[in-house]
Amino acid sequence: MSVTVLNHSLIKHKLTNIRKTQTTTKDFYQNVNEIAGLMAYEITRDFPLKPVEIETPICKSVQYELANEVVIVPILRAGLGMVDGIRSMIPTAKVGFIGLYRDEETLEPHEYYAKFPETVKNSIVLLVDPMLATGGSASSAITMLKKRGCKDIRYVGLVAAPEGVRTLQKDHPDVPIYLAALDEKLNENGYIVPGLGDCGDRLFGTR
Ligand SMILES: O=P(O)(O)OC[C@H]1O[C@H](OP(=O)(O)OP(=O)(O)O)[C@H](O)[C@@H]1O
Ligand SMILES: O=c1cc[nH]c(=O)[nH]1
Ligand SMILES: [Mg+2]
Repeated sequence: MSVTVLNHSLIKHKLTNIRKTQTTTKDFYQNVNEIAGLMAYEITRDFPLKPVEIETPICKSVQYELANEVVIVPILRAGLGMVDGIRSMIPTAKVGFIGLYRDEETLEPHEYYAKFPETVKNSIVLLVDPMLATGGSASSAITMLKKRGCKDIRYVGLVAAPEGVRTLQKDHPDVPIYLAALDEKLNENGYIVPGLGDCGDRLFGTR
């Protein structure tokens, strides 16, 4: 399935802000949300619409609204940093949660939480996590969503390594991938290079 790196000057500018080591927790969180909002605007461009009959102050008229419910599913913790920005664009979206952490030694993902709106399986699911490194977390999260019957899943991330993109494409070829940037590689500790460091820690001021 497709990999789309969104080519937008504001996204690039804000991404540079969050890559800088000296960016504060407050500015980091704000920029992540702003990038997520801009990405949502671009990604939803072709979402299906359905005709609805409405009444303007002047006359009856057939107009259009989103045909599908949207459910945003952040992978905890770092995915939480993208939720408000996307909700500012799609305020009717519901929100589910997947808790995963990556073992620092093995880099294997471990599941610790899952909670979804009942409508998730018939919705367009935006799975959000700023970092796609080995791809293990995103791949597990997609498997969890598919087990619950989700059929239309789209992955939205800020920074990816080529290794993570390859893993997702191999494990879930039906899931389109949207990114703000595709970086060079992973380092020996499984961090994206040049990347932005540990996104969860930088968003929430831990460590
Ligand atoms: O592609 P992968 O190799 O699986 O790595 C990416 C994952 O690592 C980070 O989460 P982390 O495990 O640090 O959890 P946190 O968000 O709670 O800090 C990140 O937010 C992704 O979920
Ligand atoms: O570079 C990386 C890789 C995984 N998780 C992060 O937060 N950053
Ligand atoms: Mg982390």
